[in-house]
Formats: sequence, structure tokens, C-alpha cells
Amino acid sequence: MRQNIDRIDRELVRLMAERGRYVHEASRFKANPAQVEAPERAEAVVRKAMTLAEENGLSPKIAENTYRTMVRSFIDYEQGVFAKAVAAGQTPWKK
Ligand SMILES: C=C(O[C@@H]1C=C(C(=O)O)C=C[C@H]1O)C(=O)O
Repeated sequence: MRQNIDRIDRELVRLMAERGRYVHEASRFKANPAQVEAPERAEAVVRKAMTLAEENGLSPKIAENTYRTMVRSFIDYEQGVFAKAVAAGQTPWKK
């Protein structure tokens, strides 16, 4: 049983890393920190995860808590990537 949990954790973290690379990419299309935050989109992602949870027999509360924390962390990460790009003069709308 724990072997299965460990296997799933390896897969989840691999998928989170892949997700992170796309979040990193998304920052290139943002013009300011408010666009990085994109609260409506973030909320839609959480809601979608809750619907998917219901469809898959997972508690929507677990999906909600997990996704709120995860998306918040990705936004913070993306804000960091964005701030670095601005500091380096590498903002795409200036190219
Ligand atoms: C990745 C994006 O930026 C932020 C991070 C999101 C996420 O991790 O799902 C969603 C919306 C934004 O808050 C995006 O706008 O798509």
C-alpha cells in the first residue's frame, strides 16, 4: 500500500514540475503583477479541480484545499519569475 502511495507521489511531483514549467512560460505573456495574479483564472482552476474531484470520487474539500495552496505557490513562483524578467529588462512587451 505504501509502495503505491510512494509511486503516486513520484508521479504527482513529476506532474507538478511539468505544471511549473508551463506556469513559467505563462509569465512571458504577462504585462504586470496583476496579470500574473489573474485571480479569476486562479479561482476557475480551483473550481474545475473540485468538479473533477467529484467526478473521480475524491472529496472536493481535499481538492479545494490542495489546489488553493498549490495555485497560491505557483502564483508566488510566477511573481518571482516575472520580477526577475522585469529587473533584467526582459519583459516581452518591450521586445
Ligand atoms: C499560470 C497562470 O498564472 C497564475 C497561476 C495559475 C495556476 O497556477 O493555475 C492560474 C492563474 C494565475 O493566477 C495563468 O494565468 O495561466
